Amino acid sequence: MDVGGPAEASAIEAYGVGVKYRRGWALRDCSFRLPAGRICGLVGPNGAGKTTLMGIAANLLQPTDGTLKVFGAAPESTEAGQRTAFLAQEKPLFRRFTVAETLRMGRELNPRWDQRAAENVVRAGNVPMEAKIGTLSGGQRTRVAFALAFGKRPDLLMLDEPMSDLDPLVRRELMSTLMAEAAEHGTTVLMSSHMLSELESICDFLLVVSSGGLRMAGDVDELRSAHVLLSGVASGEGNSRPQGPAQGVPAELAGHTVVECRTSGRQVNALIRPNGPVTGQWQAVTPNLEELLLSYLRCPDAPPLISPEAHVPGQAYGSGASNGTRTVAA
Ligand SMILES: Nc1ncnc2c1ncn2[C@@H]1O[C@H](COP(=O)(O)OP(=O)(O)OP(=O)(O)O)[C@@H](O)[C@H]1O
Repeated sequence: MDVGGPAEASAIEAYGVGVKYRRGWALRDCSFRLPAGRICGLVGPNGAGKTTLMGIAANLLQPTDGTLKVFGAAPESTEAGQRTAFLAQEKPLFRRFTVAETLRMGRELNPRWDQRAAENVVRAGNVPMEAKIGTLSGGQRTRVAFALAFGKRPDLLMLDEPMSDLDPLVRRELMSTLMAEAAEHGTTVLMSSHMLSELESICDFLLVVSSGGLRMAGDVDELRSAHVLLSGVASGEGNSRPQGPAQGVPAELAGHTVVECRTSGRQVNALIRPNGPVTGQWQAVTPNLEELLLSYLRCPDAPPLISPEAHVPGQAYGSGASNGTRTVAA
């Protein structure tokens, strides 16, 4: 069931989603919305819960708490299954099948199968159709797995660190195929990646997770422009809070949400979310995506920022205005 027109529809809605493994919680209380048609980067340190989150949407595991919907439907429904493709890190393929047999299997399993799209991906890499999967290189196998995912013609394509074994040229070529396909068909893409600089040119939406919690979510431009990167010399009038984790934050920045503050003597470099005009002699710029992400990854205790576009109804989203500042001495 689709909700509303394409602009308003949600590809994913998560309500208080939590997953507990035997070792503990891998995801905790995640509530967000990914609007349909967006290219979303899913970012977080190793073990943050990215694969777990995609696994729920792909119906590979059930949440312990909360619910998640894919285009308004439960992930286990036939409809959600047909509209979703998931390219996992390990890319399970039958080693004894040929490439052609692998694509034939895709065609038989998927009513929306697009043979031409799948074959184009394989042919662009000169992978022989009659070659057995077990004889292909790791990168060639990744290409076949991509072909299967594209051939399924999904409305939601989830990619879990999909390109780590590809050479830079192939990576670039497959990424541009992905972008062209997504633009032509309005596909929503959710892609986990540690390649922060690459995400800048691809993504228009962002989900950041850390230690199982959602740290940031929303439109990339909106999130970037909610922050200011400051550098300058502190006035030396003392710290806003002499004790605790905010120690070292200059007095001028009191009242703003300080995501990260690096000090070296009186030289200060800080990423803040301004809550009004910033006083003091600062060089101020809007951070690029990589700078923004690096600050949040370095400072997982920074107050979360979930933009209204990423809100789901009935969930509380704090303003995150002034608590949880963190200082890192350079
Ligand atoms: N099947 C499992 N059984 C027990 N614990 C698990 C299982 N799968 C994941 N975990 C744990 O859940 C947490 C989140 O793992 P997950 O694979 O979702 O992280 P990730 O963000 O995808 O990490 P990476 O960037 O390293 O791929 C980790 O602490 C991991 O050890």
